Amino acid sequence: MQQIGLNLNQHIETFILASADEGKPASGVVQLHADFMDYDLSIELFDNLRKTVQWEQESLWIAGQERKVPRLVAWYGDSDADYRYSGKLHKPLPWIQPLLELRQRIEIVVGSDFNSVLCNLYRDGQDSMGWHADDEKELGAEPVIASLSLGQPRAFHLKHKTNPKLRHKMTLTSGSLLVMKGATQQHWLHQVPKEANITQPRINLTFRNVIGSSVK
Ligand SMILES: O=C(O)CCC(=O)C(=O)O
Ligand SMILES: [Fe+2]
Repeated sequence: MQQIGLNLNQHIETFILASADEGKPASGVVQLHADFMDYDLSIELFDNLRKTVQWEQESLWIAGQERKVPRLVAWYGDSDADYRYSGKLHKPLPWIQPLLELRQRIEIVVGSDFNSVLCNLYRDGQDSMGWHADDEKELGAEPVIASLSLGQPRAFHLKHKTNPKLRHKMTLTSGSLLVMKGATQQHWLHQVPKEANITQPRINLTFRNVIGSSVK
């Protein structure tokens, strides 16, 4: 696999997100690096990861009924980075080269360490991720989450947990990197909505730092 190229003059759009308490400065920060990676490289990486990641169809039990999660997922990371999602504790798969290389590049640009990555494959516009916050205990109080998008552009929405007037909408294009940090996960939810007219797939990689000892 070719070296993962980085654009050095990155344009970063910054969204400052309000906290729950008016007049209180604590807030989340979301930064969108629209051109984190060359478009052609992002498509090459998409093709590679679609084939080499061990994609799984997870299920959830809701009110006694088994429901398929509307996307495919895989969890990679350092051996102690256990993580709970879809109601189950997942052991990480060992790093594969392209994910390891990306982790290093993203750590340099973002200035934070990551020990794991959740991979999501949205096969088409019927696949989605509902409103949630990445506020699991094992991510710590103010997690930094770096999310790389590859393939089909998809909408990404943010809404405040208690003030319905506060919302942001953006499009995550191939090769873009979205960084969520500060108190974002405490006060805000995010989603990738279904989009009926989309037929093409998208991969999203969210790099995280799991604090191993708190899960055990
Ligand atoms: O696909 C995305 O852009 C978001 C993924 C996400 O929110 C997550 O994995 O927690
Ligand atoms: Fe998330």
